[in-house]
Amino acid sequence: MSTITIKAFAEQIGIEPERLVKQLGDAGVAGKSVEDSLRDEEKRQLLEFLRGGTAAASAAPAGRGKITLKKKTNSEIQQTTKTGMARTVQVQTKRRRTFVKREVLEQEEAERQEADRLRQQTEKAEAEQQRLAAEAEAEQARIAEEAKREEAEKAAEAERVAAEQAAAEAAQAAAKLASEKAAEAETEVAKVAEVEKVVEAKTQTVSKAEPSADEPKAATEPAKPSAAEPKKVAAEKPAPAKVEAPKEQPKPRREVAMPSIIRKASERKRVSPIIKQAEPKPVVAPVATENKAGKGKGKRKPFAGREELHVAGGRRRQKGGKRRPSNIKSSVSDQHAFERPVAPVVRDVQIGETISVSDLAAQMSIKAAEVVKALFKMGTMVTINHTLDQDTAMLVVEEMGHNPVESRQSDPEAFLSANLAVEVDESTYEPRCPVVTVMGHVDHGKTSLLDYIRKARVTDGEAGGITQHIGAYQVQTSNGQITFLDTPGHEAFGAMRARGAQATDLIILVVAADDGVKPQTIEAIKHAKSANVPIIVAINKMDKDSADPDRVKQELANQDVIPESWGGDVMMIPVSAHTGLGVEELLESVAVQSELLELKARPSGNASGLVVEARLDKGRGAVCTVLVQHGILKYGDIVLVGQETGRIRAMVDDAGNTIKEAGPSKPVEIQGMSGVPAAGDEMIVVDDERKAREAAEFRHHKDRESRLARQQAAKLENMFSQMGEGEVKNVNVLIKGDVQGSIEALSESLNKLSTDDVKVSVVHGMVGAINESDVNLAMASSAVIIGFNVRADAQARKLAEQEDVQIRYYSIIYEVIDDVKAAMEGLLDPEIREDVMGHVEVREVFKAPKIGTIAGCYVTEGVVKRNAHVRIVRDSVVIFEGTIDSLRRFKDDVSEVKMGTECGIGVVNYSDIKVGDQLEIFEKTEVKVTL
Ligand SMILES: Nc1nc2c(ncn2[C@@H]2O[C@H](COP(=O)(O)OP(=O)(O)OP(=O)(O)O)[C@@H](O)[C@H]2O)c(=O)[nH]1
Repeated sequence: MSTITIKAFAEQIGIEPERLVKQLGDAGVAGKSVEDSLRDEEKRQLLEFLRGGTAAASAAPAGRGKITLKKKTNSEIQQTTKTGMARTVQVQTKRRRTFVKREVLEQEEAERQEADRLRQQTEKAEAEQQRLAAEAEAEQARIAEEAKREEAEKAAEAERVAAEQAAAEAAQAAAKLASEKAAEAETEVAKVAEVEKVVEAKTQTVSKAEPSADEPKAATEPAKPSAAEPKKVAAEKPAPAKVEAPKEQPKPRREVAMPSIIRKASERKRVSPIIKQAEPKPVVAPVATENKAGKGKGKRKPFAGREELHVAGGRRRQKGGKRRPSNIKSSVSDQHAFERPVAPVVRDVQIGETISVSDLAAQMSIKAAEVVKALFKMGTMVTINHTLDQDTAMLVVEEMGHNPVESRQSDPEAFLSANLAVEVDESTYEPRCPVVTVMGHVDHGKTSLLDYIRKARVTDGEAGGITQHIGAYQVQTSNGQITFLDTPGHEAFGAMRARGAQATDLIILVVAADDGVKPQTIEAIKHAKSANVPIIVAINKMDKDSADPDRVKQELANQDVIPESWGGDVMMIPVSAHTGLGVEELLESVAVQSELLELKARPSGNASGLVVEARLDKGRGAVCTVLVQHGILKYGDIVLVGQETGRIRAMVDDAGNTIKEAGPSKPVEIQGMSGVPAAGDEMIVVDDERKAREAAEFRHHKDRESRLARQQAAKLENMFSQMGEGEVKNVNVLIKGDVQGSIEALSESLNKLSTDDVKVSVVHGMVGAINESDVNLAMASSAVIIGFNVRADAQARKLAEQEDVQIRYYSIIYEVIDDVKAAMEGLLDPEIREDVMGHVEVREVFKAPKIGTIAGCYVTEGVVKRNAHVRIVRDSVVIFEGTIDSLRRFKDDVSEVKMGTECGIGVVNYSDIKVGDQLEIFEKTEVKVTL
């Protein structure tokens, strides 16, 4: 029986406990307090009381919690019938209203919400369950998949093992066959021996039937086990054991067992002699005979026919060139067959600054024709051998779905440095002989001195004393060998230096004792100093009475070349090229000086060197004299010389002997170049002809670019404008003028322009036309050439144009000063630029009464235009400047005359034209200089 306190019950049913006590009292359960307990019957009593209580208020606490009110209303409706009689209708309206207790509603709402919450929770739980189930399913599938894959791998492994076993079996079969054959052969031999013995026995009429029958048995017996053994092993042992089996074979048979399906032909060749050796000598012949009989051909190897079957792949490989072993199919096993790729293969294609179409195709593993086609579609027509620039190559690679990788790897220069990497280790270098250049003023005796040395040293041992002129030669002295560069000293030296090459270790400066220091002597000193090459002075013509060596020394000292005897560092040796006086001492000095220089070179490996001179020979093509500087130059080497390549087809030394090799400091003349390189160009031997060609092309390209860059840098206006950016602090000027006085005045004025920030230095100043040597010097020292009332000769003009050395012509000193000053201050604008368009030679002069003087001319260069500006140059000096008045060809007035044709030229206000005058035709344009 359950009891509950009134208070608790009141709480349960949601009314005040006091009210409940009162109600209980009303129901007959009296004397109860709030804390008293309530029994079940008391509860029932209360319930009954409440039910039987007020009819209207049926709101028992445990009931439905609602009250329904019913209401009846009676009313009458007055109506008129059809017949017109009045009628009254009684109407009763019943209304019922239900009031529901608020707590009940709230409870219901709470229940509903609870139910909703529960439902949502249930739904969530279900979803989670489903997700977990799905995951579990996926995991299961993955595991299953993995298991499947593993199974497949196992199967593949098993197949592989099976294949190997098959191969081993095949090999064993071969071994067995070989041994069978060997056995057969031996049997055969035995039979032959038997027959022979029988015959012998018969002829000797001695009854030896017994031993002759036994002997073959003995001979065949050792062979039998070798034939039977592998057979037995193959039959009895399970597959893996068979792989081991060949080890148990005797040596020759193991050699046979080894060839797998990919055995090389060379290996096969190796096998046969071993077998031949292993077998008793007489066996060979019968086997060969048997083979001949059995196969009808191939009398060579006992099992050559069978072996072919196994090495089919190897054969194909030989034929097809570089086929990878994985592509080789064998008749024994097909398990290693080619598998078609399932997705497109995207390759990384390394592209250097240039790449050939064929290389590009090779890297993408496609045919070159495909690349050509793709390029064609992109609007570029190329051939397989074409070299593409990096940008184009990148585009085409992308177009073809591969991944272009910009790389320096295929940069030909990078390749070349890799090619030369061997020479880095200088500790392996060995001493080499010095390379000497002889320089000096005209007629001071350079040739005579060299001739004396050469005759005395070289031609002595040669029949007739004929030496080949190759621009350089070696002489043997008591102090070792010396290599002389026998080129027109200044030009060659200048040209080499202008290219950054340094062939010479020493300069012998020849100064005539009777003539002293002259312009070219000074030029040579400047060259030597700027190249930092030591000088040895040979004071020549000492046999002459007028010889004055002290004067020479004094003059040299004025040029900052101080003799040792005066406390300086320059050796000065008095010599005579005629008498040979002092020549020995001179050579000794060379030896001493070169010892101080510690000249060393790499004694082996690919050669590198310099071009001393080069020319185009009608019969022999490009011929060049190179000075080997490192390594050994060999006949047949592939060389890269400047922008030319080739294979050495002929090599001769200075004595005209054909040689096969040349080491360091040796001058040789080589043939085989694709073109004529320039003096001073570097020569290197490369291993790969194609790479050499690529590098040559690359250099050509680079050269063009750097020329363009130089064009900008070497101009006076740019030089000064760069100065503003703090790049140029030195402005070098080379002056050539008509008289010494103006050169001195100009040099002095220009030197005075130097400030703390900018130094103007005159690198060279001399009287005379601007020549090639000046251009080279200007190139080497990044100088601007100023021609003061003088002009450049044709070669110099050509070289200056080629190398973009700026030549500016002036005739008034203060204009030069003004230009340089203005440029220094950054005010060099606008500039009137003169573009020379042609050169004309005056060959005849006519005087026409009405027209004036007409020069009959020949256009040697460029064109002549009517109304163009003209300068009249006589003996390299400008004598007049004006404009062209008339231009005629035969009797017609023309507007233009081209190179190689004759014409008549009249100059405005000038009639003193003479035969031999040069006319420089030019245009003036105003150029705004941007700084
Ligand atoms: N007396 C004398 N005459 C010499 C000597 N050396 C050279 N000569 C003469 O000087 C002249 C010029 O000599 P070269 O050897 O041609 O002078 P170079 O410097 O080679 O001249 P270029 O090739 O024109 O630059 C010749 O007539 C020689 O005979 C010498 O030691 N003594």
